[in-house]
Amino acid sequence: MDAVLKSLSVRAPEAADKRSDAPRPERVTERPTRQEAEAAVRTLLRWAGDDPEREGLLETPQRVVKAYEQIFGGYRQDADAILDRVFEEVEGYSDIVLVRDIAFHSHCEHHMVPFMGRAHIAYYPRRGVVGLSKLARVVDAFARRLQTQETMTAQIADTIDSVLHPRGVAVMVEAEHLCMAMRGVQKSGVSTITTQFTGVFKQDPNEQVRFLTLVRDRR
Ligand SMILES: Nc1nc2c(ncn2[C@@H]2O[C@H](COP(=O)(O)OP(=O)(O)OP(=O)(O)O)[C@@H](O)[C@H]2O)c(=O)[nH]1
Ligand SMILES: [Zn+2]
Repeated sequence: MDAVLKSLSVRAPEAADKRSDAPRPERVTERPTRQEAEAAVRTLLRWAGDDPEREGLLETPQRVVKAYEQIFGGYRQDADAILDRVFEEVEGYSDIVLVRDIAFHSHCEHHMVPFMGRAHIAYYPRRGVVGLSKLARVVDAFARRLQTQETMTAQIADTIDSVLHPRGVAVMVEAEHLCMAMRGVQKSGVSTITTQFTGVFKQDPNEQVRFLTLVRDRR
């Protein structure tokens, strides 16, 4: 455990950043037509050195554009709205709620190459709880956009914090970036860990330790 904590370098409250005060970037530009998007894919196929007119590639532009609708579907989602519904009948439960190992797939905004991994989310409810699946939906709403791991981590924490106003939110994301594995520096198996804390998790390093212990405890 000590080694884990050391490697994660649990931050003192004063060292924690102020991302949650920053405006949330929700930049959606005017979309090209489907035909324009498919033409762009044909251009990239030619750039890769292939022939978009050969039989195996004829329907590829349509497939790619359809796939983009799914893997970049987060731009069409309102992450705040996902957390609309709060269950208040929980007998006053107000201790930690931790949902860990939420698998996600995203794409880095630098190379548009996938990065994938797991997110762990904890919060201390103030007034009721949200459906557990909704936390996983918030992860997907941000993962299905062009991202950096840091931005995605901050956006998840910020959304839960600003919609639910809990006593604190902790988010940890662990991921492997294929842009580091299959191109460029070509290092496989490298994992990047990011964390973002608000409220009691930001103020109290013991709460960060509790969160990290629960994330790592596999008994
Ligand atoms: N901080 C951060 N960096 C990322 C993330 N995803 C990819 N990167 C990095 O983004 C950087 C882009 O660096 P550049 O020098 O502009 O681009 P590049 O020449 O393709 O860099 P190399 O990957 O080193 O070949 C690389 O170092 C990537 O590893 C991320 O989620 N967070
Ligand atoms: Zn990249």
